[in-house]
Amino acid sequence: MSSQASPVKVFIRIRPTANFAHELIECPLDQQTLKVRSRKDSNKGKRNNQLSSWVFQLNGVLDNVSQEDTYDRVARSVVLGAFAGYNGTIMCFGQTGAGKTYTMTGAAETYKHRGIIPRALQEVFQEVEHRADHTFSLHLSFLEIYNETMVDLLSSIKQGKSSNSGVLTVIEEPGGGVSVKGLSLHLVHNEEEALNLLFEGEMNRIIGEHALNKHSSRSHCIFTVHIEVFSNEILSETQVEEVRTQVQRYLSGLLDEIPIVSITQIQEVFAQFKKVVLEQQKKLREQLGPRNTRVEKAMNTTPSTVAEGSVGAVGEVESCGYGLGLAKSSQKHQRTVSPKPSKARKDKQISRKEGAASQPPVENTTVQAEQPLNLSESDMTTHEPQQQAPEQHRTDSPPPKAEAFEDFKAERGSEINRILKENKAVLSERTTQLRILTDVINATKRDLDYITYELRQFRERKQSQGQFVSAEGQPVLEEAELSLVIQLKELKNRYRQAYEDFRSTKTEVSYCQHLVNQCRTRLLTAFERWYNQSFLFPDEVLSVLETGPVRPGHIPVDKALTLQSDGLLHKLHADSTVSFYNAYNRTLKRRGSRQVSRSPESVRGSRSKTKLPILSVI
Ligand SMILES: Nc1ncnc2c1ncn2[C@@H]1O[C@H](COP(=O)(O)OP(=O)(O)OP(=O)(O)O)[C@@H](O)[C@H]1O
Repeated sequence: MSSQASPVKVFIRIRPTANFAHELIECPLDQQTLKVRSRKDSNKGKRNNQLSSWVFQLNGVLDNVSQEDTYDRVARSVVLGAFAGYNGTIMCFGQTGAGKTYTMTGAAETYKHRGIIPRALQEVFQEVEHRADHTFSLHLSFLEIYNETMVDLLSSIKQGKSSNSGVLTVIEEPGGGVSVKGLSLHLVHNEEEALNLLFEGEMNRIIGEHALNKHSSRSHCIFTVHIEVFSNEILSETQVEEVRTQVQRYLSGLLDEIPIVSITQIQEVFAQFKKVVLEQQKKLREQLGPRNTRVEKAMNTTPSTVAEGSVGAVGEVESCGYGLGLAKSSQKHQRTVSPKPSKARKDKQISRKEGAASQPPVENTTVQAEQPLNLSESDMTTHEPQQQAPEQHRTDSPPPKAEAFEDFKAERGSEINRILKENKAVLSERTTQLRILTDVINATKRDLDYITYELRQFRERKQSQGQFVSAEGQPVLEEAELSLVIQLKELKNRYRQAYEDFRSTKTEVSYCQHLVNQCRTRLLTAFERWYNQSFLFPDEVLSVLETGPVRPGHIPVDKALTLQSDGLLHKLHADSTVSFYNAYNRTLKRRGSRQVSRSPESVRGSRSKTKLPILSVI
């Protein structure tokens, strides 16, 4: 924000209508002026001095302007200003139906028509990404004010930090400005999390609208992005705590990835991981006691085995700081599976998988990990396909899943299975390539270390004997030394090239692995769906499924909710339907609890008049 710029900018946005009152409202081409005329009151006679036209000078008149341009012209500078240290507010007001929601939030169903807030959130996270030398901490809050009553629209979200339990009070900050004590602040790590909170808050308003007084009006909303920035060196206690929380959420599956913010943050992430591992090891040791020394041994040997294969292997040319390496096949976990196990054994395998989870590679251990009940594609063993489709012999006792899976792969799932096999083949080929490259890199690194050592020895010897200098006084390289220097240079180039290839091949391997996983999931999902439809779902549900994709209304809601509680709904055909019923169920529950918990005074109105999103920097 330049110092000359006015701290307040005013824009008018005109909502497109079929019959625009051109005779009364005029927007000149400069896009900064608005002329408004009113019809003279004919009852006042000929000498009528009534003012009948006004001209307004504004920062912009947004007539027939897209959402994107509106954001660029109105909001972008405010968002970027926040990163330069300026608090900013984008305030929107107008009469009912004027387009406040459309402008601020946008049409939720179309990405193109999203409003200022989602775009601002996107920009905020893009900026955060660009400023890798800083550590950012972003929190969101969403407040609604109705009839002088404040409501925390995000109070339903757990894990928010709030200075007070439920009671909201406006307080004056010591340094100026006001804030709402008790309003929950929610840490967000990425755009998606932030959008979830926005939509959650919006939904909470909408619930109020339907459940409560339809005739009341005038509610105001304040959506705030609190940005904290720390500059490249020592993490504060709060930041360390934040990283710890992130790591825990990541490990428990609540967070998909930990965004990289700075080197210091990465180091702290590793430190936190190490802490978790050490704690787990300690716990395990305590749990296992002396009778499972083999597990302990395995736990202790694994890191050193990795280190053995990696230290002094792939890594930086000059430094000995880090290394990468592929585990030798002999070091990998081996599963012994006979090509065609007996049916009894297969059943046993399945029941073990479904019931008790896989066993660690140690004997007599009592350690059990929690495992999902899904069958894994690799656990399904080969079996002669049956000619008859399983749904044609729907019986009371469904066939073993492993058998049915083989049938499925040979028939209905043959296409996905084929793609899966293809992807696996590519993956295997790339993995081999990666292994070869790793060997090349490791061999080159060994040569590099050797030549570096030789050169150092040579120079030390030369140092002790005295330096040869040219007539100009420059140090002179001997032939043997020159040869070593050239070799070193070539090896470094070879190493760099191989390392580049290694990195790109590694990316390809990850990508292929992703494809394989995706195909495997698709195959298993399709199989589960088919198996459930063929053998498990009640006829009542099947008759609905036969009419095509399930849509809301096909199955009575209460029936669907019963199915869901039985765990069957997840097996239904259409994912969208599951989402619908889940959302419906959640909304019902939340509405029910709201009706119980909220007093009539806290009832909010149906139509909002003013929305006040704020971007503020602390
Ligand atoms: N610039 C625009 N372009 C296209 N459609 C618009 C525009 N502005 C508003 N609308 C449409 O007009 C209707 C009313 O807009 P909106 O709900 O945003 O009004 P509002 O000011 O938030 O109303 P209220 O105060 O009653 O909540 C919506 O259907 C919206 O999609």
